[in-house]
Amino acid sequence: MRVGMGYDVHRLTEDRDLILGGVKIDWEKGLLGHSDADVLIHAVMDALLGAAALGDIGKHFPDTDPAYKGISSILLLEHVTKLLREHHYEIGNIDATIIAQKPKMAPHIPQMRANMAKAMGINESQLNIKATTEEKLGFTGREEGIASQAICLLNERKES
Ligand SMILES: Nc1ccn([C@@H]2O[C@H](COP(=O)(O)O)[C@@H](O)[C@H]2O)c(=O)n1
Ligand SMILES: C[C@@]1(CO)OP(=O)(O)OP(=O)(O)OC[C@H]1O
Repeated sequence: MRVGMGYDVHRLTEDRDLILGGVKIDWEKGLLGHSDADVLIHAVMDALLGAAALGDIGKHFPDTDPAYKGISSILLLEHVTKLLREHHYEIGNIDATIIAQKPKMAPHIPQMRANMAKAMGINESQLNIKATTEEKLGFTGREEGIASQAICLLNERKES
């Protein structure tokens, strides 16, 4: 069994869509990034890559590569899942937290979970997503950005 953790932050800005867990959330601001800036999926990918000792998302998907400009992070998550399979790992479980003052994430979490579980080829029971505010403190509290944290367990697949 191997454990991994991930953390990511993206800045909130006008004229961008807010996409989290592959869900486009109707909101006045969105997250800035080279990709679609899906900070939840980025934290989960970093946890998975970390558990497998395969580096991080910046190593696999450099933000200097035009191939990743505007890309859906769901596609990047599918790629990370393929990498894990190639290295004989399977996902045990993932627990992730979105840290955002606004908007309310709870209504969107079932769809995020469905999208991400599908991309990773796992059961939804293996993926928990939750949200918290930081009580109006710090950069998330001032609505300047959204952060995410994730932790995961990987199992080494036994060859038959
Ligand atoms: N952006 C958010 C933040 C929180 N929630 C939900 O509200 C609960 C209470 O949040 P506190 O930060 O006051 O502890 C939290 O447990 C989440 O269920 C949310 O949906 N979206
Ligand atoms: C996801 C990538 C893809 O180029 O771009 P960004 O959306 O800027 O996200 P970041 O969390 O800064 O990680 C870097 C890149 O891997």
